Amino acid sequence: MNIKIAVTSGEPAGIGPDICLALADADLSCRTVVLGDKNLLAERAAMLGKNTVLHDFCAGAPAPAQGLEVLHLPLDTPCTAGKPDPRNAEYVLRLLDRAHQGIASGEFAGMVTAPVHKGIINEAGRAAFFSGHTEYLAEKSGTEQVVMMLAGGGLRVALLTTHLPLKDVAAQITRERIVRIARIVHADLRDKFGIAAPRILLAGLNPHAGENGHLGREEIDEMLPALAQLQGESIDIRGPYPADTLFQPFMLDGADAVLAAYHDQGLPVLKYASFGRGANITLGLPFVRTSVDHGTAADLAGTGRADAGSLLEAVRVARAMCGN
Ligand SMILES: NC(=O)C1=CN([C@@H]2O[C@H](COP(=O)(O)OP(=O)(O)OC[C@H]3O[C@@H](n4cnc5c(N)ncnc54)[C@H](O)[C@@H]3O)[C@@H](O)[C@H]2O)C=CC1
Ligand SMILES: NCC(=O)COP(=O)(O)O
Repeated sequence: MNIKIAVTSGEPAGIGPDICLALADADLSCRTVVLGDKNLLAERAAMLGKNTVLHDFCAGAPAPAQGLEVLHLPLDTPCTAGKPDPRNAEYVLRLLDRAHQGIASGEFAGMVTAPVHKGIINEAGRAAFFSGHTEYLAEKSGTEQVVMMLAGGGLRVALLTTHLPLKDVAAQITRERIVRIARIVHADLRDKFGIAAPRILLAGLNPHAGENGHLGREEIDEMLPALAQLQGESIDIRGPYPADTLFQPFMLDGADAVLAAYHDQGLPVLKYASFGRGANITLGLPFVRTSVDHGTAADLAGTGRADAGSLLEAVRVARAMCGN
């Protein structure tokens, strides 16, 4: 119970507050502290017919025997379940900033994030484009390169590129980027997941991994030289494999992670295998951050139909990573 994890409750009009309430009933072998508006959580508990006791978090005090610890940060404007409001975008970011600050000061060992609505945060007119927690926390912590990896259903899928338009993906598949990202995946699988000699499989970008250059040259010009360089560093990475057959048990046997070229090449497979039970992990950060495998699901906020399974899994993974 010594490991203390900050859980940001995310978009207030989405299912973040609902699933955070489920932490009160879960045995996760760590202390979870929910960051969010305490009145919002109380209101959402009432909507769900839960009588969860909410305690104000006090860093120096022992964890309460029951209920949910809340680090209260007030909403900027009242919230209606199911109706995200850009006027609460700064609140959403404050939750992340406070969790990050708590990690920097040693108050928390790591953070788990409930989903945010990227569109709403951008609509609120932040000066810089907000493309996700992954990129926001990288910038906040001054980390040049991070990697998004989702894990679930016995599969780990890391991504070479994350939140960018599909038309811009190919230009990002460079030898340098593949080397940088594969090194991070290798190091974090070894150090944070305790896998002594991780094996990584690289998916091709093009159909049939480029068909010997007839369907695209990224495999030949960028991927093969990157693999040779990485193998020269004793990193066990193989490929590039055609993505359409890579996610088969006979291909995945003995592999620890797949490195997919882009978001919708890797994540649909992962989500098909384990939606609602997987976790999203940011590799390469100087601290532990995990998240859910789903979005804000505003349609379900306050209905009692949101499944908290992925949040609980994200906490379990964060706890294990903090332990490592
Ligand atoms: N970690 C994060 O902050 C993430 C945020 N998002 C954001 O979420 C917003 C909505 O994205 P969508 O593509 O609509 O995906 P979504 O995951 O919110 O919803 C897709 C479908 O799955 C259902 N669903 C999602 N989570 C569920 C749960 N826990 N239990 C039961 N059903 C669930 C929803 O009701 C909906 O029918 C977007 O703005 C996106 O950027 C998306 C993924 C991750
Ligand atoms: N599809 C995963 C996703 O959108 C999560 O992004 P992030 O907010 O964790 O960066």
